[in-house]
Amino acid sequence: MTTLYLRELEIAQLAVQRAAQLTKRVFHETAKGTVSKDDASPVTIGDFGAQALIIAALRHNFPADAVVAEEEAAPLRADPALRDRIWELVRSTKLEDVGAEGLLGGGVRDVDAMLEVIDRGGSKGGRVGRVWAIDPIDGTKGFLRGGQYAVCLGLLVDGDVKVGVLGCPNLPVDDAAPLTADIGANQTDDEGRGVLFSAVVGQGATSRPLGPGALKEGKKIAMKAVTDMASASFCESVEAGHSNQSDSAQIAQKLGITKPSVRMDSQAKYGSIARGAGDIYLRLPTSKTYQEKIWDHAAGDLIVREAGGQVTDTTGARLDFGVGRTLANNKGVVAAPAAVHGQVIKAVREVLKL
Ligand SMILES: Nc1ncnc2c1ncn2[C@@H]1O[C@H](COP(=O)(O)O)[C@@H](OP(=O)(O)O)[C@H]1O
Ligand SMILES: [Mg+2]
Ligand SMILES: [Mg+2]
Ligand SMILES: [Mg+2]
Repeated sequence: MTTLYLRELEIAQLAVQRAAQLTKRVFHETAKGTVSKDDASPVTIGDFGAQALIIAALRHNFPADAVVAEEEAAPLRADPALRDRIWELVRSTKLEDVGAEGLLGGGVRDVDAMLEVIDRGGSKGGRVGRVWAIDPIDGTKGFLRGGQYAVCLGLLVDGDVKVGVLGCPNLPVDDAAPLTADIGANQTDDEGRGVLFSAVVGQGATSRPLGPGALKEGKKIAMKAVTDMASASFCESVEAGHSNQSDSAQIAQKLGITKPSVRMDSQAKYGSIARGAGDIYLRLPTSKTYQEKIWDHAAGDLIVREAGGQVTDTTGARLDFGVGRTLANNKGVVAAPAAVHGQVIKAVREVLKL
């Protein structure tokens, strides 16, 4: 029982660790090679490079598995200078531990193979079989702003998340470090920063330092019990366009939450509440049409549930990862310690009139 998904977990952790080494290099560059996508959201050389390295590792180890990843190589095919900058990063990012690098299959052969591997993330997903969900940089806006971001990898089997790994280079290593108001801004990945959250279904959730050395055993993490709403706070997106802030203020009032929300980018929110540094993750729809993406939630969903939390949409339904690249059956996200999740959902439904 304990060996279930052990190999998937090890490869996922190393793949995320290696990809985060690449994103950290880009984080420290002023010119991040930002391109604007069709939906006007940004993508950087870090996103493309990290996606290439992760898919290469998965293809080496699990060639039959499908991959749903956020980015595609089209902008690089149209811009050779951008493509070459990314290739330089991909070519030169390796794990220090030679054995670990070997487990990942040692990177990408050449520039054409890099484009090809980036485009291997185009699976439609769905309810059947093994599907990896990749967000090479979640929180790209935070990454550009100097805030939080996460490298995210989840394994779905028949639509259920079985393995989840989140690399958060700018979060404190210390699980007990309180979430200060400035956690979303002016972050670094200096000494004492960089954490890797992991979970395997039925086996709990862990955290460990992200690198750069070989990965050590993780420590079990658990959510913090909310015994008094007056001392709790919401963890929410920095982006007002990603989560409705006026609805959240009304929900807070209903629940008796008086502390301001902790705002941070990316799935670092899931990791933060899973280890008890934060309390409740709220993501309230800002439009009737937006569909959440599976790569924005797969790893975090499992990590929080394995740490003693419940993760649902705003109606209280579990997130359904089996309907394609988006969470088409769900609206918004509410993640909270199991004991108070029902109470939070009740307030959410009243305010959103669901
Ligand atoms: N209108 C919208 N509502 C909710 N989420 C949105 C959104 N537009 C974009 N996003 C998603 O929000 C993610 C960031 O999450 P957060 O707001 O919690 O930091 C983005 O991931 P990327 O940064 O990987 O593109 C993007 O997929
Ligand atoms: Mg994006
Ligand atoms: Mg994302
Ligand atoms: Mg992304």
